[in-house]
Amino acid sequence: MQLELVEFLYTLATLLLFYLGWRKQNYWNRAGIPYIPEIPIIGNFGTIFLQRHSNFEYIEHIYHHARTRASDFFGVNIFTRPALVLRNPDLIKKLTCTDAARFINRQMCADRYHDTIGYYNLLMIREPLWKQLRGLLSPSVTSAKLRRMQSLIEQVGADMVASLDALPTLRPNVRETEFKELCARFTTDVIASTFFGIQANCLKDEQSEFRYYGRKIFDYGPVRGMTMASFFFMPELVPYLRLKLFPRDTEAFLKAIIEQEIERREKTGESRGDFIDSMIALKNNNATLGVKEKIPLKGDILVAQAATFYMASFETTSSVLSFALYELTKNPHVQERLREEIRQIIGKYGQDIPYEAYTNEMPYLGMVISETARLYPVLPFIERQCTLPEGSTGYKLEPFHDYIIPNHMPVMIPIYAIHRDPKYFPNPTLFDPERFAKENQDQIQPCTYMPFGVGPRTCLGSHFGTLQIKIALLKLLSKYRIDRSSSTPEVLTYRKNAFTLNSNEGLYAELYEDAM
Ligand code: HEM
Repeated sequence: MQLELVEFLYTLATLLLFYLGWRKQNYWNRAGIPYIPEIPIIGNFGTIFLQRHSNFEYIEHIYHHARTRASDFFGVNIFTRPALVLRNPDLIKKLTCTDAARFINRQMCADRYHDTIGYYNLLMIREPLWKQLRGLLSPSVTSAKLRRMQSLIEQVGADMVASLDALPTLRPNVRETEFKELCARFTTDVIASTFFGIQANCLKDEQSEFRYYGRKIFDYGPVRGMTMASFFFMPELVPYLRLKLFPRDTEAFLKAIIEQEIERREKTGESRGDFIDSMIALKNNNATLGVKEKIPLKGDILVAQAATFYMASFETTSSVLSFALYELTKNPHVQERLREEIRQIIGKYGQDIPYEAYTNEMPYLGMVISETARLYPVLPFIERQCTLPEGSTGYKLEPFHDYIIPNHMPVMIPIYAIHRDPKYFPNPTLFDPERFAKENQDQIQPCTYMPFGVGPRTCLGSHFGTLQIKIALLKLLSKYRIDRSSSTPEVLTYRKNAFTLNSNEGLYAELYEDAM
């Protein structure tokens, strides 16, 4: 009898869930908006959540779906919650730039009460705290600050080349390396040195703690993969499941490192003008967040800023750098032209290359990086949440459509698919830096190229990331010519369990000593 009751309740609950799921899916039907039909309850993204597809490939699939490809935007369901995917660049501009105030928050969110470090940081924080925090952190990445970091990045670049020099030779003056790991070690050493004043030694020491804990943030096993997916797809469950943005041991490591460095500088009075100094200044100036609440910027909230810069910095930059090296391996004519530009700069300045030469005098280097970031954007999509003032009934999409976006609806911008749409970038899978030549730039429509995001919530570290990539490419290519090895993959497939773009294949190449 008891068993029958359980079975009955189970069936009832399942039917109820399916009914609710069907109603949500029917939402788009009722609203007259093109949508991608999916399994009730699970919605459209279950396949990503369960790691059956790479989220990049899936986003591209729904973007080009027969039901949606002619529309300015379309509906999907994130589990049972309806969300909007924008296709039209003018519409993207309207929401993320013109009316940015209504779409400044992200949908993803950490747990405010159990995950201070995951919540009180620029990636996750919501208005009105976001604007204040962005204002407090922006001075850490001004061009004056980058100028001061340049020599530190160049030192890490020299360490990277030294680590290649130390590899065993396959033939005289020929070595082989794998770029993903090399670049991750480079960018981790850079962030540790420039922001925290710490020698992480990832390039010198295979067992470096910084690399070990950094890898844990982005190395997704099934549990970590689902945890990260939950921040995007099920933010309301995050507090109940007590999920944390950083793995616990990584958080403890970063907390210890950052607190020790702050304490050491406070004791010794040492000042390097870097990020840690800025954090100490915020604390000493009694900086606070919030209008009514006044949350002091100290303790874990300071650690949160440093930890997030670490997280947002190294994997993104290393991803673009390693794909650039991969494309240079496959496109010798592009590599030769780039090496020629570098040869001329070294001929002019020797090893003391001024900051301005990186920003103004190497146009082809910039074009190669821009094209890499188009073809291999770090994120599949960026997202916002519609956040309206109290009493507002919704956000009107006029003149595009008479649909009204309800408050709190997530809005997704599929940058990977837009970057590879032949309508905006003809022959999109071709690696062609000429697209970004000065004379071609006016052919790029606004809001079709968004590797660093778009609008006021765009990436805070774009110039810092780009400078690192420029220095790394210059250092490496001024010593080595790179070429295919027997292990260089011809075609890349993407990891299903990673949120940032990451290939299943190792990016191998042979390095030919050919110093300038
Ligand atoms: C090539 C390297 C990089 C790429 C491709 C990249 C890409 C992105 C993207 C796509 C976003 C989301 C923007 C949006 O939602 O509109 C973002 C946000 C962010 N990035 Fe980067 N990033 C890179 C390097 C860095 C570096 C080096 C740092 C730190 C120093 C950094 C710090 C941040 C922060 C703090 C945010 C959140 C900004 C906010 O919400 O106000 N990024 N990045």
